[in-house]
Amino acid sequence: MELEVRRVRQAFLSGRSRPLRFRLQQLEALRRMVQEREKDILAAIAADLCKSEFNVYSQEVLTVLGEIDFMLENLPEWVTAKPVKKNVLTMLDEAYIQPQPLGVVLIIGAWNYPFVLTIQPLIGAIAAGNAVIIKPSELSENTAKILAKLLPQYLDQDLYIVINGGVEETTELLKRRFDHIFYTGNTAVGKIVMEAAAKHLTPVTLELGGKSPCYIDKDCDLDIVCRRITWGKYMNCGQTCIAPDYILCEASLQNQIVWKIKETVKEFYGENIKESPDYERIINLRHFKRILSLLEGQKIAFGGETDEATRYIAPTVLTDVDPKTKVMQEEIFGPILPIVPVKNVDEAINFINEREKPLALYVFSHNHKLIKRMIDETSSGGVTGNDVIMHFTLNSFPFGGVGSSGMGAYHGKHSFDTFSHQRPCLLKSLKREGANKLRYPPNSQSKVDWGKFFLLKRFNKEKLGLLLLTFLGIVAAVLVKKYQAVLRRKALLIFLVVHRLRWSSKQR
Ligand SMILES: NC(=O)c1ccc[n+]([C@@H]2O[C@H](COP(=O)([O-])OP(=O)(O)OC[C@H]3O[C@@H](n4cnc5c(N)ncnc54)[C@H](O)[C@@H]3O)[C@@H](O)[C@H]2O)c1
Ligand SMILES: CCCCCCCCCCCCCCCC=O
Repeated sequence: MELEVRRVRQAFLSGRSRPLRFRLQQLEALRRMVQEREKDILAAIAADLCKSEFNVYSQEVLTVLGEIDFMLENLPEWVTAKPVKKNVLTMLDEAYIQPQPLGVVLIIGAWNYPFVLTIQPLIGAIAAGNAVIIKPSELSENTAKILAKLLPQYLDQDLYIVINGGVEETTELLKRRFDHIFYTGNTAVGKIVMEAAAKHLTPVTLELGGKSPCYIDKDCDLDIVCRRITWGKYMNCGQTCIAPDYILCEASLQNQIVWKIKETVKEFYGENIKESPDYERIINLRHFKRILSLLEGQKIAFGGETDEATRYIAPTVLTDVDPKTKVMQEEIFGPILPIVPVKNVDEAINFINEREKPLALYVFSHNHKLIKRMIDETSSGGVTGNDVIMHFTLNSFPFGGVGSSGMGAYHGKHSFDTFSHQRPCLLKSLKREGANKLRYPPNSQSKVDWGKFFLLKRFNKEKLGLLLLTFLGIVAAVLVKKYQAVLRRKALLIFLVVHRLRWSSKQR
């Protein structure tokens, strides 16, 4: 592992990941990989999550291709240095911000969307000119294998490498020094990653989880609301970081919501959900058992059927859930949807604010003011009003958490910024030394006053008069310089005329 990390570092130090042309080539090669090896990629992800290839394509591949296209289109503009505003002391200098790669980046992927959650950060890291070590999740082992096989066939083999393995390998990897670590996964491991990174003062992006609430106001169209929630909650069998984790609503809405979600489940997955190609399975037995344990002591309004052999858990709704029970203490990350009755929106806001900051927040209402209020008075990684999940799809948005749901963000330009150092560059001339006298010792009250005047734009009358004089002096000097040639010609003419007159008078 030491050797592999060193190889990537050497490749970065060669400088070849930096030119724009190279970055564009690598991104195009990545796009080619996705297009040419689509079948292999779809099959691997489908096998890991018992997912239909249509769903793999629309939930993972589409996003990756969209992100590559977006980068290719915008990268030439993003990599260019941006001039900045100057102050009086730097007025005649060149001042700009140059985005530069950070160096060697470690990307630790998650298993629930094992392709997009690994490749989307990779796209950003390549776009910013870095070298990358990718550590896919060992739980989605087919995807991990296909990434290790395909990436070296399309990308620079020393700059971008895949290291596969489990906790042991990740722990080993985390002992090395990186220039950035990008981790997606649970909050507990997020803390381990951050602790390891702190030893080298390595900056981290932590894409974590949490319990994303969903508030349903009574002023809304419940049919549409429940269809949207059903889609986002049961997609990928509830194993989505931004899935609505639980519903908050007035008690009077509960039964209608249960009924409408039940009807939508039938509409989406048919009478026999187990047979539906659109309904996935839980990733492993550990998670299966963990999710089942959340059902203990709960009132199951519908669903609740399970099958350990295939790790099937039916779409399930729980009603009148006590916030103190286990299902409300940890992120569910499975197809169980608790409804917690609240009196009104004030109670919903308090409920959300008393808990850890979630990765996403959803609010449904016809009342735009209520949605705005919910946004203003709570905090979460992202928000979607009157829908779920969809803010993930907009690459002009930064995607990431806040508080215990994560730090930092990515997608589109935000990925480029995450993996870049914004380097301020000030280029001065070795001339005009006179102007620097102000900052050189010995210091004096007069110099401080001039400093105040120039930098803080604070002045007294005396200084203003002096400045006016200086200004007039400068104007005069500029005019003299500008008309120097004319003045010189005029002087010569006068000299010649006078000379000529004196000569003529002498002759006479
Ligand atoms: N914010 C996001 O974009 C996002 C996306 C997907 C998942 N998540 C969150 O991830 C969680 C689900 O994933 P999970 O908990 O099963 O992740 P996980 O256990 O698969 O962990 C992810 C990665 O961390 C590594 N890892 C695990 N234990 C480790 C240890 N002790 N030391 C070092 N490395 C270790 C694994 O090898 C893996 O690569 C949920 O909380 C979910 O919300 C967040
Ligand atoms: C064919 C229709 C296209 C519909 C696009 C819908 C995209 C949903 C993307 C969901 C991805 C969620 C990733 C969440 C990451 C955290 O786990």
